[in-house]
Amino acid sequence: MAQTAILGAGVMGETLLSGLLRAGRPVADLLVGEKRGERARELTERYGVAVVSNLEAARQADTVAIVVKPQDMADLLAEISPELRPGQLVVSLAAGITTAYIEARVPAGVAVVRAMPNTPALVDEGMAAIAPGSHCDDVHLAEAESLMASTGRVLRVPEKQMDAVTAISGSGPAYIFFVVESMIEAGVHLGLPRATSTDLVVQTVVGSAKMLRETGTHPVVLREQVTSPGGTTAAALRELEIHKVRAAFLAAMEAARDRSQALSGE
Ligand SMILES: NC(=O)C1=CN([C@@H]2O[C@H](COP(=O)(O)OP(=O)(O)OC[C@H]3O[C@@H](n4cnc5c(N)ncnc54)[C@H](O)[C@@H]3O)[C@@H](O)[C@H]2O)C=CC1
Ligand SMILES: O=C(O)[C@@H]1CCC=N1
Repeated sequence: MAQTAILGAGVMGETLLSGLLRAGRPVADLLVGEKRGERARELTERYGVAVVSNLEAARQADTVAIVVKPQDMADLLAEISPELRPGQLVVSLAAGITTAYIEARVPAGVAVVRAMPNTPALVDEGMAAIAPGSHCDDVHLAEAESLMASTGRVLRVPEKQMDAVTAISGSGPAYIFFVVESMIEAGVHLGLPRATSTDLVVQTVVGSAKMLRETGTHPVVLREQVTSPGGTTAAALRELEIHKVRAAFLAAMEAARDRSQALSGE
């Protein structure tokens, strides 16, 4: 099978690496480029993967997945560009970095795909979106799709939607964990032992997510089923409305979208 290089093996790079291995990619078909020596050794010990220089990885691989922070993207592209060649595929998982930004920094004819995964990919429940750049054919897009599909679902979207995707599903797990953390803390305030509160909240979130996916019922309907007239849920939801939680979610996701848009310009 074709070689795939992962450049930048932090949280998301390791998530992609481990997902590809779980999905059955032979470790011999994978290469990692990672700046921090200690981290590189850790990955070789954990997965038996070869860690090589970025240049060597770019030279050997047919597909190069770039998983460094957006702020490190320009330096990395400048480093590997001499080894990139037309027909090769670069998949960027970096927030905010446009395909045009990458295409301007690599040789003409290199295919570029912008991808936005999320961390539930670690448990094969990821949600990723991909968007093609201007020299990307169907074969390249299918390869990027198969890369991301190793850890969950993948949607193809137009690139103009990618900043919104980043705000919703890319950052999304953090919002859910924030809600979970807040509910656990509330349980403790109500007198529950922390372990009991954690069990109650985690299973409630898992069960609610499963209902959403398996019934396909609109969340408003599911919420109404929980909300008895004059009952406990109505009392709680009224407080959430008074505290403008819905408006806060909208403002939060607009801020994430705006931050994503700004990253290509930095
Ligand atoms: N963490 C998340 O939930 C998500 C992250 N992303 C994107 O993934 C990218 C990486 O994010 P994280 O993994 O969270 O960051 P991280 O900081 O955990 O990992 C980045 C890794 O890149 C390495 N690195 C930096 N410059 C390098 C270079 N020139 N050559 C080789 N390695 C280099 C760093 O040593 C580090 O291990 C970012 O662009 C982020 O926007 C996308 C979706 C979700
Ligand atoms: O916070 C970030 O910038 C990255 C992108 C999406 C999730 N984490």
